[in-house]
Amino acid sequence: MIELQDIHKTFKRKGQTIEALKGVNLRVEKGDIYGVIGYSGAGKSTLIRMVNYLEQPTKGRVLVEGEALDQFSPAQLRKAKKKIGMIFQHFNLLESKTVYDNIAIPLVLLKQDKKRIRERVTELLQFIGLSDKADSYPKELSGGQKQRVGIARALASNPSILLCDEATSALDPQTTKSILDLLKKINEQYHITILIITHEMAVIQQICNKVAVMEKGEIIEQGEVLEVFGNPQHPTTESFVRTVIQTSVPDSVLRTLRPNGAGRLFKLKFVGGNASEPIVDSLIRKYNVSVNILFANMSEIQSTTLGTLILQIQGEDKDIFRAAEFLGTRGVEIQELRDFQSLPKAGDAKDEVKQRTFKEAAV
Ligand SMILES: Nc1ncnc2c1ncn2[C@@H]1O[C@H](COP(=O)(O)OP(=O)(O)OP(=O)(O)O)[C@@H](O)[C@H]1O
Repeated sequence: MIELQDIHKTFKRKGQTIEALKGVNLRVEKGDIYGVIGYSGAGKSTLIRMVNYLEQPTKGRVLVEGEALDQFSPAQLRKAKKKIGMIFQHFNLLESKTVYDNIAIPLVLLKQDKKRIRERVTELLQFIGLSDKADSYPKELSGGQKQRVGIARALASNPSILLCDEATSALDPQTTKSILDLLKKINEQYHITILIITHEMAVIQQICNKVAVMEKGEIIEQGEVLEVFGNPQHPTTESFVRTVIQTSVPDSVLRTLRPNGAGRLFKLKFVGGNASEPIVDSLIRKYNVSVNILFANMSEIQSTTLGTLILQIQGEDKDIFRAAEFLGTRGVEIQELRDFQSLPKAGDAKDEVKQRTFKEAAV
């Protein structure tokens, strides 16, 4: 659907060369809501602007629906761009035009007749829930309403792709949620593929099925959202994940712990169905161990539960390891933490853990 192949982009400014993109490869499939996240200056805007050719790559290729944009004549490019709508952080509405006229702009440019324009704009106003604002001007609207108008304008020419450039960054959390819900509806109802750039992991968590993490012009990690959130590989990805999922033990809990050398510490990670199984209960009943839950957190991503649990298991080592082995058979990812000091704390780059073959230890 959208393919970026080895994209490089260099800007020259005041005798300086800025490498905004350094060999980016990205593949967005039809129906994806693909999120690209990164800190300021990572190259996100430059990347998204490549897709509708607002920027051209210094090197590399952009393919949209299998066709390379650099092979197109200007007329073909104009036609290809019709398939791509875009929304912006600051909405980019024309202040001197009404809501109705703003939404109609792409259709007027396509020289559609007035009746067709009226039908389409009326339909879109209904879809975004602003039928009563048709004659209002942008300055009379809230930020969320302005973004709804921006979305309707982007959808006017029936695109198959919607690009979102920090579309919710200027909005409060509640309005952000309603705009993200609207984007999800657009994806599901109109089968529009969505590419979002953002610096907020909550946006990715709420609606994306895939994510790429950018840093200094490169994609440092990418994949299914559930996979990346559940098992981040790069420290930058991990710090983004930690903005929405708490996998660390709060200081208030750490302060109350009384390390006495008894028992062992384990960090458990659950994904999906096994999150609802009463495994701690089974553990106590099946094995001769006692269990102290030090920390628990559940998050929902892509309608799937992702859980983190830190347990102190006490008993004889052989029973503890049998219990740990049992957890492994329940589809729970389990790691032994060396001691209380190595409990993951907020700000740690990576949990310091000791891997163990529980099967061997349990014998
Ligand atoms: N037109 C331009 N001329 C010169 N340098 C540019 C231009 N556009 C972007 N850059 C530089 O390229 C790098 C990447 O910028 P880009 O805007 O793509 O990052 P970003 O991740 O979108 O950041 P932000 O979230 O702050 O917008 C930055 O160093 C930026 O200064």
